Order: sequence, then C-alpha cells, then structure tokens
Amino acid sequence: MSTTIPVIVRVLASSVSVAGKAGKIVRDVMSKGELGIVEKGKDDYQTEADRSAQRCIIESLSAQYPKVNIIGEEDNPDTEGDISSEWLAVDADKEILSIECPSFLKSVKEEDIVIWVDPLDGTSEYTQGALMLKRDPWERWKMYLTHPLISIKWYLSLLQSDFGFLEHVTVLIGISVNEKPVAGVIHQPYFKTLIDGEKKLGRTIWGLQEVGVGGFTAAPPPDSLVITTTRSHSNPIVEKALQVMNASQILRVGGAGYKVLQLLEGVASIYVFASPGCKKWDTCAPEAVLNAAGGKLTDILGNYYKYGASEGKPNKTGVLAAVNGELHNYALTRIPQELKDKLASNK
Ligand SMILES: Nc1ncnc2c1ncn2[C@@H]1O[C@H](COP(=O)(O)O)[C@@H](OP(=O)(O)O)[C@H]1O
Ligand SMILES: [Mg+2]
Ligand SMILES: [Mg+2]
Ligand SMILES: [Mg+2]
Repeated sequence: MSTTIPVIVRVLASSVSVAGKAGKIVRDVMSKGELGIVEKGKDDYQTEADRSAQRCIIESLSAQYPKVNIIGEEDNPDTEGDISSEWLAVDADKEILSIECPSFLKSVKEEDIVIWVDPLDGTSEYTQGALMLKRDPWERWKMYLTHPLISIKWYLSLLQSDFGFLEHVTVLIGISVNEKPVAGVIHQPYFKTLIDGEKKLGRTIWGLQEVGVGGFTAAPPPDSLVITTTRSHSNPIVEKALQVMNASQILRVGGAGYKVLQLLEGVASIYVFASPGCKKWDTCAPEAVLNAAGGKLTDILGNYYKYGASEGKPNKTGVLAAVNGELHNYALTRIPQELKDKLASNK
C-alpha cells in the first residue's frame, strides 16, 4: 500500500474493510445459534459475537497500525490463542483510499489517533433477534423461557416483526484525533438489499470530516418532529426529556449507531437520551459520521464529549443529536434546566 496516502485515510479504509468482516462474524454466530450470553451488569450483556467481532477488529487494526491506541467495549474478549486467519482483515477499501485527505489531517501520525470500537452495538436487540431465527415455534418458546432479556410483551411484538430487531445491530469504529471524532464507520450486518434480484446482507456507512459521507443515500429530515430514543434502557428522566420535545412521533429502537442512521436517512430528526449508559465507543463513530453529514452530537447539556485515550469511558450526561444545528438547538432549549442539573450531578 502506498505510504503517500495519509495515515488517517488508510486507517479509515482499513476500518471499512474490517467492519464488514466483523459483521460477517456477527451473522455467523447468530446462524450457529449458540450466543454465549454473559451478564456484565444490570441491563448489560455480552455475547460470543461481541467478543469475536472485537478480536477481529482490534487484532486486524493493531497488526497494521501498531502505534494507534485502540479501545474496545469488551473487557475480556477471549484472548487465548491465535485468532483464525479468516478473521484477520488486512485489506483496505479502495474507494476510501482514493479520497483526497483534508489538509488539516494530512500530517496526523499513527500515535495521534485513538480508535473507539463497539464490536456490536444493540446487543439487547441482537439477543432478542435470535428468537426469530428459530423456525420451530416450540423451539422458539423454549428459548424465550430461558432468555434473560425478553418480557412477554416484547416476545409478542417480536413474533409480529419480520426480522426481529436485528436491523438495529451495528458495528462501530470511531476514529479520533486531538480528542475529536474525525472519521467513523457504521456497519449494519443485517441491512437487506436486492441486487439484480439477489438478496445481499450488510452495508457499510462511513464519514470523514470535511469530505462527507458514503455507503447510503442521505435524506432530509421528516416534515414533522420525529424523535428517536432507546428501547431497552429507559427510565423516568429519559421519558421526561421526551415529553417536553412536543414530538409528533417517538421511535424506540436499539443502538446508538442505528439511531444516528435514522437521522442520516430522514427517518427521525433528533436523538434524545437523557441518561448515563452510553460509552465513548457508542458515540465516537456515530458522532463522526453525523458531523461529516452536517449534523451535531453532544451531551444533554450541549457539550461535546472528548475522545482522548485518557478520557473516562461513560457518557455520563446523556446524548443529544440532531440532523442540523437548528434542530439540535431546539431540543437543547426545550430540556428543562432542572433535568440538565440532575444529569450534571452525575459528572
Ligand atoms: N443503562 C444502561 N446500561 C448499560 N448500557 C447502556 C445503558 N444505556 C445505554 N447503554 C448502552 O448504549 C448503547 C445504546 O443503548 P440503547 O440501545 O438503549 O440506546 C448500547 O450499547 P451496546 O449494545 O453496544 O452495549 C447499550 O448497552
Ligand atoms: Mg454492550
Ligand atoms: Mg453500543
Ligand atoms: Mg456493544
């Protein structure tokens, strides 16, 4: 690979490639049917797909860019032994390699880069999606009875959906320089497209500051105010912040990556989550891609998160994102000061 291509462009091109590979791992674990669910904390789970996809991403990127600081969500991905060479991605996306690098990023060195990896965003939705792949109703019912995450209400709604909530699942790779997210990849392993009548699964969306976004068709925000928010981590303060928005519709979906995709594709205009819970790996890639598309992501107080390697991982003061500065400001001014103060006291 030519070394005349700036390192930030090469890192983005490699991230696009490896995200696709991680997405395949996520689908393969699901098809095998053994999810290996581990409880990390309250409402916080990890599966074999989270662990394996993280190994694939981190080992592939660190083999190519040993001086880049890479931080992943999963603490203990099974690090015993060599990973399958099938999982090591050393290629780079050709289209990205041909991008003209913005001048302010041309001299960035490997050691200036911090990458935040969420190998599987929307783990709740992933584990619930597993039920939909059980074709035998009795098998499905048995799986429901032993599933730690599904209430009867969600079981019934799953049975009515086509693909469960698997579309909410994304693989996130956020690239930051000087604490700011400058580039990002959102890969959606279960996105369905028909190419010449053939079904293809998976798509990769990317963004680079001052260059723009690719991998999907951008659309303007909906005419009326549509808000997107969590479906599995709500609480009374999250609900209060939604009530004050005066929205015509509230969409409850999984994953920070998927919610930002809804903003980019004109499905929703604002993402509101007035609670701690998200971490730097949840927001780094979505923030980078949204920025590159002209949007804005901050905490509920309107402050940007910092993505340096020594920053705390939790996004203690929530998430507020919108397709443009005007809508972001609208949401920011509607959130009562008392609620902002409550979140700020978590700092
Ligand atoms: N209260 C909470 N506890 C643990 N994780 C939370 C959380 N609230 C949000 N998150 C994490 O933030 C991401 C987006 O959450 P949500 O889907 O509820 O909007 C998920 O990432 P992961 O699925 O990668 O763990 C989720 O786990
Ligand atoms: Mg998680
Ligand atoms: Mg996540
Ligand atoms: Mg995750």
